[in-house]
Amino acid sequence: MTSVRAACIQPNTGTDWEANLAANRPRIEDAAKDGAIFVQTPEVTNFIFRRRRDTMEAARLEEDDPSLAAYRDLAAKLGVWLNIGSLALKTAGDDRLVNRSFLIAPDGAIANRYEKIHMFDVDLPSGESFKESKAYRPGASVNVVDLPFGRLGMTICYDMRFPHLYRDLAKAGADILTMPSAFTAETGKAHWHVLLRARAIENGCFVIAAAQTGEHDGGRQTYGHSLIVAPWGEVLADAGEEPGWVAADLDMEKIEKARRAVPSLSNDRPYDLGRTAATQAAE
Ligand SMILES: O=C(O)CNC(=O)[C@H](CS)NC(=O)CCC(=O)C(=O)O
Repeated sequence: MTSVRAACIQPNTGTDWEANLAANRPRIEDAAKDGAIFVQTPEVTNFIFRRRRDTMEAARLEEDDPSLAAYRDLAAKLGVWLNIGSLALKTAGDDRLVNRSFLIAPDGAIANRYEKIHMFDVDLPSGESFKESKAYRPGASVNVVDLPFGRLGMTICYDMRFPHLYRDLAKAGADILTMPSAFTAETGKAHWHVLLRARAIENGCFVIAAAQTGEHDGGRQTYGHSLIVAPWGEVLADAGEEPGWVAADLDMEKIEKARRAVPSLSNDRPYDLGRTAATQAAE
C-alpha cells in the first residue's frame, strides 16, 4: 500500500511578505516533522492587499521574488514536495500580474508551474465585488506532473467551479487534484465543501485544498477550512477557521477502489446537445 502523508498550511496572510513567510515556516517544518511529504500553501502565499494598486506595487518577477527563493530552500532543507498554492508575480511583456502556482521538488528545484485560468470577476450578493482580471492575466494551459507517489493536476481556487477542467485532468491520469484557495467567507459557507467533495467524487481523485483564513487587509474575509478529500468523498482533514495546518494519509489504493465501485470516469460517453431522442428517431 502506498500511503502518502499530505498537509495543508492555513495562514492568515497579510501585506508583509517577510512576516507571512515567518508565520508559514514553522507550520511547514511541523508538518514535515509529522511525516508529511507533500505540503501545500494556499493561493497568494506571498501577500494579500485589498487594493489592486498595492498588490501591483509589491509584486516581483518570479526570479526576484524573495519568498519563492526562501520556500525553495525550505523544501530542500526538509526534503518535501512543497506546492506553493500561488504567488502574485509580475511577468515580462504584460502590465498585469500572473497568479502562478509552483511545485517545488525535495531538492528545491521547480518541478512544475500553473497559472490560474479562471478569473474571479464577480459581484457577490453581499455587495462585495472582485475583478481579478483587472490585475491578473489569466493562464491558458494546464498539465499533469508525475510524482513518485502519483500524478498531480494543479489548479487554483475559482478554477474549482469549472468541472470540465478536472475531468480533463482525470482523463489525463491525475490521481491528486490541487485547489489552493483564498475563498471568500460568504461563498465558502455556501459552496466550499460541496464543490471540493464533488470534484473528488466525480473524478475518483484525492483533492488537496489549502486555504486562506480570517480577516485580511481592508477587512476582506476568507473562509479557511483547508480540506483534504478522498476519492470516495470522505473529508480526511478540515483545518477549521484558525490559522495552522492539517495533515492526512492518502492511501493511493483508494483511487482504484473508488473508480471500481462507481466507474463514472470510464462510463463517460459523447452525446449530441440540443436534439431530443424523439427527434433523432424521426430522422
Ligand atoms: O486577489 C488576489 O490577491 C488573489 N486572488 C484571489 O484571492 C482570488 C481572486 S479575488 N480569489 C478567488 O478566486 C476566490 C474564489 C471564490 O471565493 C469563489 O469561487 O467563491
